[in-house]
Amino acid sequence: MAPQTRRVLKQEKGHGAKTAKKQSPVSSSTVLPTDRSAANSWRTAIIQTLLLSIGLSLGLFYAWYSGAGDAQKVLVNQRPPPRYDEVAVGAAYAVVDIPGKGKGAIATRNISRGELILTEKPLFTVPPTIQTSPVEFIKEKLALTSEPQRWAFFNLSYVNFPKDKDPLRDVDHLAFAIFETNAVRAGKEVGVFPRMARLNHGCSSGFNTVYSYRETEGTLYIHAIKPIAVGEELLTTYTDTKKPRHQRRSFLQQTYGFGCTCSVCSLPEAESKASDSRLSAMAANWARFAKWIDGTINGVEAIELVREIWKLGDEEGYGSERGRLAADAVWVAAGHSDGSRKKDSFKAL
Ligand SMILES: C[S@@+](CC[C@H](N)C(=O)[O-])C[C@H]1O[C@@H](n2cnc3c(N)ncnc32)[C@H](O)[C@@H]1O
Repeated sequence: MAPQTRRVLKQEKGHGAKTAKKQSPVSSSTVLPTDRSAANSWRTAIIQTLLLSIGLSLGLFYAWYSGAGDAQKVLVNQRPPPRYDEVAVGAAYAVVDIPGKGKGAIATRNISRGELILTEKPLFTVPPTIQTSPVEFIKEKLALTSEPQRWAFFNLSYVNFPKDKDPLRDVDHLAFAIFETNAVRAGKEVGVFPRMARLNHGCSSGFNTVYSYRETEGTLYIHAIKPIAVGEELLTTYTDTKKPRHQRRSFLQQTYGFGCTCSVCSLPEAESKASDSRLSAMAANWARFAKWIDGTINGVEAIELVREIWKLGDEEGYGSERGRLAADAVWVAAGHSDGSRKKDSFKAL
């Protein structure tokens, strides 16, 4: 900026001096010098105005840049975005750009297994099935949110936007695509949690956080299920990750628009097959374990299945669902302790 201004001034001076020299022989008239000086004062006035405008603009820019938002309002007649912190104050992670993934959450310090990472209320929730148009439904839900909440919502990523529409014009469809990409189960409903929504996906042993929704509080909790080192990405899972690799990948591609390259999906073929068979065995064991409730299997077998699922989980590095598994095992044990089922299950524990 400064060198350019100096060059303009030099050109102007040079041009004026040349003109004066050329015209001096025409001499005698008293008019010419007066005209010239008038032209010169015009030039001076223009230059001064220019300099003043530049100075004023710089001043206004500085005022805006240094936080005095009013200048921005005056200059571009646009309000600054409403404040919505993407990450809670004091959080153990930061939201950053991650190549090939959009944004994601990176640990800013070591996080212990079991540590609470985030609690969050939904912007809104919707029932899993509705009678009216889903696009209209989301529009109505959004209308009930505050301006900062809408700002947070429209800042989220989206995939699968209809090809025949323009996201800048079809805002209602944009909102629906954002909802589809980011909404998660919230008890009996489905909700949008803008902070949680920044977590990317990992399969079986690849994810290190789990979320649970406490319906009575209307709050989502995210816990670490593994120790997470500073600099590591916080990952959750978007699908039933006990499915084989090709099924997981095709679901993720269709629903979330990415080809999964997580640590599990990137395993060499033989290791991937071994992982898939562990995961299938876990799924089959879970399904059989569920039969205890109708008496198809006895307590001993139920507890054996719990042990087997646990062991497979250790081998796979899959630590999710263990709280549920342990709680279910206690139910089985309790069920047999009152004599209504065979007591031998208690010993098996
Ligand atoms: C709920 S958002 C997660 C946060 C998102 N990355 C962002 O920028 O806000 C889901 C989207 O993130 C991207 N994503 C999530 N996990 C990914 C992964 N493992 N690899 C590549 N992209 C991923 C996909 O575009 C997906 O549709």
